[in-house]
Amino acid sequence: MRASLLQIAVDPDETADSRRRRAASLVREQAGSELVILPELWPVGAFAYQQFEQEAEQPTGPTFEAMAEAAKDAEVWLHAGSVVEKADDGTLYNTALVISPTGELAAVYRKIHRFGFDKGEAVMMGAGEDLVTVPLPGALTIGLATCYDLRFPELFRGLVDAGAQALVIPAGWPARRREHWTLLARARAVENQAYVLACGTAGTHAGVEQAGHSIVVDPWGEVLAEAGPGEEVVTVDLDPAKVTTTRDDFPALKDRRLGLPAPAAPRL
Ligand SMILES: O=C(O)CCC(=O)C(=O)O
Repeated sequence: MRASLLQIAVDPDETADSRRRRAASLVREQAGSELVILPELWPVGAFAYQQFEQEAEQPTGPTFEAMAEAAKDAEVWLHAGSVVEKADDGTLYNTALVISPTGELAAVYRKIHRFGFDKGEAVMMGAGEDLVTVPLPGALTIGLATCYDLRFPELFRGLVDAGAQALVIPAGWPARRREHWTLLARARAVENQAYVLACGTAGTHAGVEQAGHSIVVDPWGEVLAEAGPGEEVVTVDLDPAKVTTTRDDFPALKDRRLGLPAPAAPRL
């Protein structure tokens, strides 16, 4: 199964429309891959909070329309990264879109862990509540997470329990915490015995330099490919059988001890 990660640059001197056109032609160039992945909030920029309201769209808005045509032309499954979604009640969400090779909206995932502590996304957006997996016919079942979610291992365990074999993580990860990005991507792969495909952005927007360094890790924790800091396409071949063989040969997931009692109160 061939997968391509499109580490697109997000800079303030390009409009969202122009970036959508550029992303669409990059997607079309990936004909022959089965899965193509874009990063988090690439139309607007993950840190361009001032533009969130103005660039908010429906899940079937301009980003979906452009990406659905491109996915259809290239005949690929497209994880189109995420967009600022405006729900019917006006709430904004950081929402990832998965599009089928026939151009249908196959799944949406609203980011569960919002980044920013007491500002930005954390105060401007609603939190998703639902774990989402998508079985790609004849290939792997992907589990969806976005950027800051990478820091929360329990989310990934939930995805694995729901059948995920590959964890797809679009991001707009800042350069100053790049070491965390690489370390956590490998940790999530090793502990879940799953492929990790983590696609970040390049460029600098809202003063935040992006890490790039999109990474693909196999279920044993080996790094199969890693981008540099600039705009780049990373293409890898994944072996769906490797998830099963890794889990069978080293069955650590079967040794989980769930439901242990809470620690007893300390005696004073
Ligand atoms: O956790 C981090 O260091 C970065 C998270 C982030 O930038 C995001 O979720 O948008």
